[in-house]
Amino acid sequence: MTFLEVRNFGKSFTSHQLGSTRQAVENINFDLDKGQFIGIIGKSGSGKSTILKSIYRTYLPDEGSIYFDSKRFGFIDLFKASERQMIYLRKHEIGYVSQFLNVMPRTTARHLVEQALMEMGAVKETAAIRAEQALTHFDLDPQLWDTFPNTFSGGEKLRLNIAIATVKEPRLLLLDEPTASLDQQSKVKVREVIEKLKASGTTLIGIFHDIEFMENLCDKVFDMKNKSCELVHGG
Ligand SMILES: Nc1ncnc2c1ncn2[C@@H]1O[C@H](COP(=O)(O)OP(=O)(O)OP(=O)(O)O)[C@@H](O)[C@H]1O
Repeated sequence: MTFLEVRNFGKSFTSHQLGSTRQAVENINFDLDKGQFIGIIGKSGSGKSTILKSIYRTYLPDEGSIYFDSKRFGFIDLFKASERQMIYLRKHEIGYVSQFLNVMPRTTARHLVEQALMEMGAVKETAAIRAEQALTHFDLDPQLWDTFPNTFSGGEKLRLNIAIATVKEPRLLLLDEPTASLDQQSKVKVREVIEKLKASGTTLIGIFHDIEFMENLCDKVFDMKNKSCELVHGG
């Protein structure tokens, strides 16, 4: 059964400064089965992030629908979901990782990961153990665990971001260039976690500029240029 259905999706932005509206993306269609990984490729400004942000409802979409097979709400059109439903889905079912850290201020790295685990129902002791495992896996220096991440380097923020999103083992994970500022070794770690999540049934949508990184991971590639989806062999 289809897990995610993007139908005739479009989004435009209005500039109050210019007093005009610009169509950022239009007529996007693709499907995903549970456990599949789709990579989105296309030139800068073609609307890749806009698609992900609209699925996560950071942006309010204005055309089409995105049906998501939610454990809690059944097959739900994310564009019509209430704000309350979206808050639940972001907490429990849909994860989003970007290059930017957007977390509660004055909260330590350790606490952020623990909190993510407790939101998923882990008790404090289990959350504490699993948080340390995740921070270790993503090579975050233990000296940083009890500090606030606002002063972390770009790569450190990103690794923490990935740790927070992946410990929750979301049903759908949106990856908006999660390897952008990572070195080769960290990319390998991200890859390992993506493979693990995929094997456990997580459905993923990812934007990567590093096409090589994407190649053997994806089942499908959606090309913004011709708005077509192709199956990838060996994904
Ligand atoms: N919040 C916003 N307000 C106004 N315009 C926006 C907004 N977000 C995106 N856009 C515009 O929508 C278009 C698509 O942007 P988007 O970030 O989705 O592209 P992208 O393909 O992800 O680009 P890149 O690869 O450079 O990250 C761009 O022209 C961008 O300027």
